Amino acid sequence: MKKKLVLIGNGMAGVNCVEQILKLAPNRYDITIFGSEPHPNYNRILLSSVLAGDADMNDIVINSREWYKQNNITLYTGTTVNGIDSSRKLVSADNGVSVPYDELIVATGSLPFMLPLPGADKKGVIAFRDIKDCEIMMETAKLYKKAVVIGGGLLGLEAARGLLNLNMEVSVVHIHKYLMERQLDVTAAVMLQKELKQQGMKFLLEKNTERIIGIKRATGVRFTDGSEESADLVVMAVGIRPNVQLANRSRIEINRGIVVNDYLETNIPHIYAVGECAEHRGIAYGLVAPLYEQGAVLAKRLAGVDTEGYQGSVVSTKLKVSGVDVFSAGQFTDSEDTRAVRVQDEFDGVYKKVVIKNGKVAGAVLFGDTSDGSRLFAMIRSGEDVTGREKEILFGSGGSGSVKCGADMVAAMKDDEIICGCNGVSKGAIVQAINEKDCSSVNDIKACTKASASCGGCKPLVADVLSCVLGTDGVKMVKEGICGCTTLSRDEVVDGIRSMRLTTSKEVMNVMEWSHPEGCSKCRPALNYYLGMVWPDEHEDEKESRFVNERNHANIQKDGTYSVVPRIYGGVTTPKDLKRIAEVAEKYDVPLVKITGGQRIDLLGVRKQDLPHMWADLDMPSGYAYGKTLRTVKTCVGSTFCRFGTQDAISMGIEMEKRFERLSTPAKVKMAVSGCPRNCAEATIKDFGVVAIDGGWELYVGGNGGTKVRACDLLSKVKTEEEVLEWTGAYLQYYRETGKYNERTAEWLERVGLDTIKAALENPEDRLALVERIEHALSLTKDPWKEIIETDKLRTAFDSLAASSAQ
Ligand SMILES: Cc1cc2nc3c(=O)[nH]c(=O)nc-3n(C[C@H](O)[C@H](O)[C@H](O)COP(=O)(O)OP(=O)(O)OC[C@H]3O[C@@H](n4cnc5c(N)ncnc54)[C@H](O)[C@@H]3O)c2cc1C
Ligand SMILES: NC(=O)c1ccc[n+]([C@@H]2O[C@H](COP(=O)([O-])OP(=O)(O)OC[C@H]3O[C@@H](n4cnc5c(N)ncnc54)[C@H](O)[C@@H]3O)[C@@H](O)[C@H]2O)c1
Ligand code: SF4
Ligand code: FES
Repeated sequence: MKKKLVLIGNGMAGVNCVEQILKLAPNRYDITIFGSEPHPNYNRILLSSVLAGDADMNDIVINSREWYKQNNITLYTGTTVNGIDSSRKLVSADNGVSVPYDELIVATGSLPFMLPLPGADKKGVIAFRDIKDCEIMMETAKLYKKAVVIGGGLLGLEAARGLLNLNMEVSVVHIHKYLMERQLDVTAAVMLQKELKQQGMKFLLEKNTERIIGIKRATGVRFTDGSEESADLVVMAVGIRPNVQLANRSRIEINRGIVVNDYLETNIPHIYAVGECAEHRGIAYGLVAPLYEQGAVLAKRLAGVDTEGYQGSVVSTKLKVSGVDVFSAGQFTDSEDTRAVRVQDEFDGVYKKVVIKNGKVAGAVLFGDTSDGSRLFAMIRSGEDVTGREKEILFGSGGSGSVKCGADMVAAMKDDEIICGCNGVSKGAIVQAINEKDCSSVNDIKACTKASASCGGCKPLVADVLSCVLGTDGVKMVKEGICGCTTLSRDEVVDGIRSMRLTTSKEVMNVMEWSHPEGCSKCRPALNYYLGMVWPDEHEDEKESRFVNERNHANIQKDGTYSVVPRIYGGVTTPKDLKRIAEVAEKYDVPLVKITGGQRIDLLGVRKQDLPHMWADLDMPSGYAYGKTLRTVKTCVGSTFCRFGTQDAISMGIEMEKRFERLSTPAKVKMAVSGCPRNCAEATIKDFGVVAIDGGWELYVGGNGGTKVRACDLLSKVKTEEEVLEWTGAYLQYYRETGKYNERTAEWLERVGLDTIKAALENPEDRLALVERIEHALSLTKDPWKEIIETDKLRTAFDSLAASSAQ
C-alpha cells in the first residue's frame, strides 16, 4: 500500500521537490497537490520576460496538466488549503475537500509586501507576483499611459522594464539613495541607473511614499516631502514576506518563515516546509536556486535516501533586463576583514569587483560584462583558497594556469553540483543530455534540460560543460544577436544597413524590428559606429550614443575630474610645446602631470568646465586618449640617433600618426615603429607594429598588451615607406569593415584568421581599394577640440552634454 503525500502550494519549490521524489522513489507515494492559483505549475521567474514581451504565457508552463495525470498526481488548482489537522493527519481546502496524509509538504511561497498606505486599496494599485498581476499590467497598458513602480530592487526594475516595453511612461520610486542596494555597491548601481535612464526609465530616489492619491482609481502617489508623481498604475515591488498564515493557524512553529531544520522538518512530525515560506537557520530565501537545493534534500529524505541535510546557500542574482548585464553574488560589500579587487572601464561601461575574505572569494559584483559570473559563483561556493592569485581571478589566468577557468573548472565539478540555479539542473544532468540525447549546443541543452532557460546567467557554464565533454570542435556555435534587443548578428546588421540604405540608428531599430525601440547601451554605440563606417558621408554622428568620455573628449577620472592628453606625434615634442603645456598646467591648477606609456603628456584632474578653455590654450590637436580610434604611434629613436637603427623610425611613426589619427575604429588602436629588430618601441605587442630590417620593414598585426597579452603575427615584409603606409591603411580599413564594435584587433584576428586577412590584402588592387575607402573616411574627420572651440552651437551643446553626463 502506497503512503499518502500531500503538497500544499503548486509553485516552483514544492513541485520541483515532488519531481525529485518521483525520480528517486517513483512508486512510494500517492500524491495530491493543492494550488490556490488556477494554473498548473509555471515558472514565476519568467513572468518578467512575459511582461517584457520576450516570452509567451505558454512558454512558462513547467508541468502541464498532462504531466500530473501521467504521474497519477491528484491536482486541485484554484483551491486553497485552509486547515491542517496534524492530530488526524488531514488537510481541508476551501472547496470542501479533505485529504488525509502520511507526509505533508507545505510550500506556500511568499506574499508580496504591500505598503500599508492610505489609498493602497484603490483600483490600479497592484503587486507583481503572479500571472494575474502580469495580465492586469498588460491590460492596463492598453488603456493608460503612466506607471509608478515603488521599489528599485530586482522585481521593481524588471517590472519597470516590462511596462516600458508596453509603451507606458515609468517612474521608479526608491527609498534608498541608490538602486538594488541589496545586490549592488554604489558604483554598479550608478552605472545601472544611467543605463536604465537612457532606456527611458525615470527615477525618484530617496523618496518615501506617504499615500496613494485618486478617488476610486489611483491617479498618483504623494511623498513625505510633499511632492507628488502622477500615475494610472502603481506597482508595489518592495519585497516579500513568507506566506505563513496557514502554518500559523496549525500550531506549526513560525518565526519570519516556517522554522525548519536541516532536513526541512517542522516542529510537527511528518510536516515539512520548503521554498520561500521556509526559514532555515534564520534565513528565508527569495530566489529559486536555494529552494531547489532545499527540495533536493527533502526529496531524498522522503524517498528514504541518505542525505547530509541542507546546509544553507550562497546566492547569486542576475537582473533580467535586456541590454543590461548585472550580476551579484555572496558578500559584495566591503568590511574590515575583506579586501576587494576592482576594475572599472568607463569606455565600455564595465565594472567588476571581487571581494576576498580569509583568502577566499566571498562575493562579486559585475556590471556590463557578466560572463565571469558563473565562474566566480562556483569559486564562492567551492571556497577554494586563492591567496596570491586574487588578481588572476578578476582578470582571468592569462595562461598562467593557476586559476581554473572554463572547461577546466567544470571538469573539476562533481556531477551533482548545480550548473543552472534557476532550473535546478546539475552538471550530471547536462552531461547525460550530451551523451544520451546528442545535445551539442547551449540551445539543445536548454530544450532537453531547461538549463539556461530562465535568467540565462548560466549560459557560459553550460557552454563550458559542452566543451568539456565534446571538446571545443564538437560544440555547435549558436548565433547570438549583437545585444538583447535583436537576434541579428553583427554581419546581418551591417548587411542590412548597406542593402536597405539605413542611415540612422532609429531606422535600423525600426526596420530590423528591435525588441526595444530605443536600444540599449550595447547596441546604440555599435550601430553608431557601423553606420558611420558604412555611410561616412551620410551618417551624422549620434553623440548621445557614445560613452561619456567620447562625448566629453576627455577621460573621466574616479573623482569626476577629467584627463587631457594632447597629440604628440610619434612621441616627439618641442621646447615650445612643452612650455605651453607647462603654462596651461599651471594656469588650470592641474594636480598631476604624467608621462604616459604612449609617449605623451597627460594632464590629470581637470575640471569639466575648464576643458574647452584648456583645449584653446593648448592649441594642440586632441590626442584621442578616450576614443575608439588610433591612440598613439610609439617610436624609438631609430636611425636618426641610434647606432643600431636601420631606418628612420621617428619619421615613419609621425607620418603614420598624422595619416590615420581621428579615424573611427571598432576599438582603440595602438601602433608602434621600431628602428631595428631590437624593437625598443615594443612594436610586436601593438595592434599594428612596424619593425625596420635591413632594406625594408616587417609589418606585425594583432598584438595586445594589457590583461590579455598577445604577441603579433607577421603580416608582410615591405621595402618602402609608401608600402608601409599603404599596408597600414588597407589593414585598418579591413578591420573597420569586418570587426565587431568593441573588438580589439587581437580578438578580431583570432576570429577571422590571419590567412583571411592576408588574402584580403595581398592583391594590390584590393589593397588600393581599401586604401581609397579609408582615405575618404579620413578626409571627413575633424579635430573635435578645435571644432568645439570654434563652433558656437557645438560649444553650447558640449557644455550642456558635459553637464548632463556628470549627473
Ligand atoms: C516576477 C518575478 C521574477 C522573479 N525572477 C526571479 C529570478 O530571476 N531568479 C530567481 O531566482 N527568482 C526569481 N523570482 C523569485 C522566484 O520566483 C521565487 O523564489 C519562487 O517562485 C518561489 O517558489 P515557491 O514555490 O517557494 O513559491 P511560489 O512559486 O510562490 O509558490 C507558492 C504557491 O503556493 C500557493 N499557495 C499559497 N498558499 C496556499 C494554500 N493555502 N493552499 C494552496 N496553495 C497555496 C500560491 O498561490 C503559489 O502558487 C522572481 C519572482 C517574481 C515574482
Ligand atoms: N532577477 C531576479 O533574480 C529576481 C527578479 C525579480 C524578483 N526576484 C525576487 O523576488 C523577490 C521580490 O523582489 P523585490 O525586488 O520586491 O524585493 P527586494 O527586497 O529585493 O527589493 C525591494 C526593494 O524595495 C525597496 N523599498 C522598500 N521599501 C520601499 C518604499 N517604501 N519605497 C520605495 N522603495 C522601497 C528596498 O530598498 C529594496 O531595494 C525577491 O526575493 C527577489 O530576489 C528576483
Ligand atoms: S629599436 Fe633598434 S633602432 Fe630603435 S632604439 Fe632600439 S636599438 Fe635603436
Ligand atoms: S541560472 Fe538562471 S537560467 Fe540558469
